[in-house]
Amino acid sequence: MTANAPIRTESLTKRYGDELAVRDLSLTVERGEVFGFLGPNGAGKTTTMRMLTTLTRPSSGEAWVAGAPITDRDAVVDELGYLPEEPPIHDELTGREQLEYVAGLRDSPGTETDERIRELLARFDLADDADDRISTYSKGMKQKTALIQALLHDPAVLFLDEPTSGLDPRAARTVRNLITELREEGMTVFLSTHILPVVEELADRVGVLHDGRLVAEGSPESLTHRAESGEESTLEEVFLEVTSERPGEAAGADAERSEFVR
Ligand SMILES: Nc1ncnc2c1ncn2[C@@H]1O[C@H](COP(=O)(O)OP(=O)(O)OP(=O)(O)O)[C@@H](O)[C@H]1O
Repeated sequence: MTANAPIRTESLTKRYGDELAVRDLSLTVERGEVFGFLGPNGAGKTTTMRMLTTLTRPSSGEAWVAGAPITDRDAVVDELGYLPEEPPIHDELTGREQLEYVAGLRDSPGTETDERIRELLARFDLADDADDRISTYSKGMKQKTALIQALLHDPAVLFLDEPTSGLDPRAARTVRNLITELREEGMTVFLSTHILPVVEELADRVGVLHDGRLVAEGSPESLTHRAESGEESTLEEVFLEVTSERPGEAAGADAERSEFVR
């Protein structure tokens, strides 16, 4: 099961000069899971995503996406969709032109692609706006366009960096619902965000990165339930505790940090 996991890393490490941005990261995400990737600013989340999406080479360690080693860029890129925090979309194009352009980059023009674009535009409720320029789109419409372009080639694994940040509540709800639907269809989703309620709602499992290290991992329930005392804490309390410089300093934190570390 785990050997064929859609995402697997072993001692993945990235060093920038003297700085260790990601240290010895080993984790597995199973098929159909939404994995919530949390961590304070500068923890190493984006660096991890950039390694897994082949945009940055690891300094050491290994990783596989959909069974392919991340050193095999062509194989990995076919299997993944990536929504970065600032998606590359061109304001001067229409939504449809943007999607055709991205499909062309992947060398997949043709009637099948046109049909897929039509299908996704309809599904994301953008069909009526597809021939307007992106410069006229709201932030939510731009984000949906970026999500469609990440899904165009029907990837097995989707990497999302802050997919709801900056969206109004209705647009954020739409994006969250779409993620839920994709998971129900068997998509594996690696979701990095600072918004804890998004993780609470969507994630089957959570990993917390602090200073490049994985300091907690498990289902939201297993992280918030304190086995020793039987008490419940919130994900926010857990987050504050495992990412504090001094264990136990967060409000209400009374458990050892090691309780959360797997
Ligand atoms: N290209 C780079 N060159 C040098 N250092 C970098 C580079 N990219 C990231 N870093 C450093 O690596 C560390 C991790 O950064 P990263 O952007 O991965 O964190 P993050 O968890 O995504 O943060 P945020 O939540 O603020 O986006 C930071 O200390 C950052 O300064």
